[in-house]
Amino acid sequence: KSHESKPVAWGYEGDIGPCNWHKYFPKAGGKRQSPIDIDTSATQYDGSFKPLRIHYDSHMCSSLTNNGHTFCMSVNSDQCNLSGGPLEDKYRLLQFHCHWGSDDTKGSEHTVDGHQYAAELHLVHWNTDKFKSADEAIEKNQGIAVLTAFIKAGKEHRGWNHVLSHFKDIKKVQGTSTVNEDFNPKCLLPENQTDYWTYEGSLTTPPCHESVRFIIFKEVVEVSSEQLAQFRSLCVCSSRKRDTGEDEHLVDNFRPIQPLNGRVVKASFQ
Ligand SMILES: CCCCCOc1ccc(S(N)(=O)=O)cc1
Ligand SMILES: [Zn+2]
Repeated sequence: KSHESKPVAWGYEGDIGPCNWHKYFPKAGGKRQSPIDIDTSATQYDGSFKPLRIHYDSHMCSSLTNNGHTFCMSVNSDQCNLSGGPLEDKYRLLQFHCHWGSDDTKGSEHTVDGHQYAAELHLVHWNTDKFKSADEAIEKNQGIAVLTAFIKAGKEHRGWNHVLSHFKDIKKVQGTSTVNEDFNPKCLLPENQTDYWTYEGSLTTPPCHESVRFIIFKEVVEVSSEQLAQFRSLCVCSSRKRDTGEDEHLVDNFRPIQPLNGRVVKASFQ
């Protein structure tokens, strides 16, 4: 009888925080970890990239969950595909989620010349040419491609309201809400989809598999401060109460930047 190992608790602060992840998740101490700082003076222009091809349909029914680490919109459409750019294969959208801070001055995982943004959107895709399932691809080199957009406080973003309107249903951990309306996650990306940085890294949360090609758009997306505050309305654990009896809110769910270890960040633009 195979005894499934008990899931190990991890988080973003204290003993279970990022500095100790490697004790139970050894890959967290690897040589190609994410996130990283993008030093724009050291990026290398690569003129060989073909145009990025992002084809999402909006008739995908999906479900929104609070997994205790972020909100996750899982997508089950075989029509949401990504290819081109630095990618050799075709990738299918699996889910998208974000990382954010406790205020508008921090929250993104990657930084640009040391600047941290208020939040960061990750659209997670798996390689359907090389692997038979996302579970297989998630731990293999070239298995995962993550489209990434930085988010800053500014004008309201109407597209995000289609996601935020479901947050009241997922305030508590393991809350789930089904999203059926016509929503195309492409609306969450910046207008300019030709200028991006790309490098090879890892999942930014345990088990930190070194399977990810990051594609990070240069143009920053604006959402309002009120919309950012709605990200922070999610609760971490329904059971765990602060001594004030208040629920603990899910904030600062970003991993610190990791050593580049000689990796070169490529740029699609000069
Ligand atoms: C073996 C099960 C793995 C489940 C976790 O999957 C992940 C974790 C992190 C990312 S992220 N922040 O790097 O986009 C994407 C997907
Ligand atoms: Zn992420």
